[in-house]
Amino acid sequence: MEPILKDLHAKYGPIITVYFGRRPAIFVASHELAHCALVQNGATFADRPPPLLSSRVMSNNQKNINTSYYGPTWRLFRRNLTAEMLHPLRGYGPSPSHEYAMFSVPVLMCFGDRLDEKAIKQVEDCHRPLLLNVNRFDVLGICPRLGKENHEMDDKPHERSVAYVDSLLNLELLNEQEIIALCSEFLNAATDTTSTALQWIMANVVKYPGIQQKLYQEIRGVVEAAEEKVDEDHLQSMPYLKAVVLERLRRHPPGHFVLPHAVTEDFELWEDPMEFRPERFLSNGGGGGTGEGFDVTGSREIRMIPFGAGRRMCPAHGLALLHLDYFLANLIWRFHWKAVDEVDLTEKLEFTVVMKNPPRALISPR
Ligand code: HEM
Repeated sequence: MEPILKDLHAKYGPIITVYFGRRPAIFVASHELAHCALVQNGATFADRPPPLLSSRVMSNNQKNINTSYYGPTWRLFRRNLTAEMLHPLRGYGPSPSHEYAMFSVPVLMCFGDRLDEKAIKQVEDCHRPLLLNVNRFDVLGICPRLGKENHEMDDKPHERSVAYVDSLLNLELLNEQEIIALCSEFLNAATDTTSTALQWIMANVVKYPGIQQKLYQEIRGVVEAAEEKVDEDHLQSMPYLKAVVLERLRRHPPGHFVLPHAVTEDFELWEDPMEFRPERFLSNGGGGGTGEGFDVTGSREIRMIPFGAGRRMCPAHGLALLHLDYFLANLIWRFHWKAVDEVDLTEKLEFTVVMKNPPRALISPR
């Protein structure tokens, strides 16, 4: 759809209606209109359309967060997930064995003496390995979808997944199918998005050595030289690191669309849009005006929405950013990264926007 929509956008402007069978899909491609819909009129735009058959099966008949209608089921499931994510992340750093997995992004890192044929094969075979590097010292592969069953792993990183499953059991209104649907959503929503984001970040880091150097300098200014790892607390004093993560989300967002939204009632983005009616910009003037406080500078508007916006905004945006900051900081603190070939930043659309040619990097311990 994307190339077609781009053409239509160039021809007709930022609101495009396309019919899928008898169902209209309205695409909004403007910061102002997205803000007006998702934020200013959030409650009206918070519903989801009836799911397609495949999605109905996957979600166990809409018994998960992203497909459920805007109502009590959605609220219960979403609150539960949000509550689980408030647990601190401490202890999720690189473990001495250098193997670790976050609940959302199973990761395998093998170093030196732990390197064996089996481990290399696992990295190569896994679905789109995030990074694969072989040099004198190390193999480093960060693989989405590499589970405990494939490799011996520390139990600690699994605590969060276990906590989430426990929390679902505690809801006490779920049968096994419902728990499976929620766990599967949790893994699907979290895995590709976060691992792809990290891949793009590291690609830019190896492509632009100046950025890597600046990151390392910043980390050195915050972390004691003898420290093995960067802690979650350190991240608060690293504005450049956070800027690198945000810039990647701006330049190559994991998705070019948010999930489909449905309206709970008919809605016009401007009341009588073709009429010349200055009153709409006065308080209580109707049609979306906000009186003398109307924001024409763009400062209160949406600038980018990699996580969506409003009531259906990704409930894990804080956690996802924390994971990305945390991984980036530790990967830079421990290793120097160097491109093997020219890094190609061409995009390819899969479930998320992935790199058409995943980069290869040489790493060496600092
Ligand atoms: C870089 C990482 C991530 C990105 C870019 C991302 C992005 C998004 C986007 C664009 C949406 C749709 C918002 C909308 O419909 O308007 C969404 C929804 C969602 N995301 Fe994420 N996400 C990320 C990580 C995660 C993680 C780690 C989890 C789980 C722990 C997660 C769970 C969800 C769920 C459950 C929804 C559905 C929310 C609802 O319908 O109320 N996401 N995400």
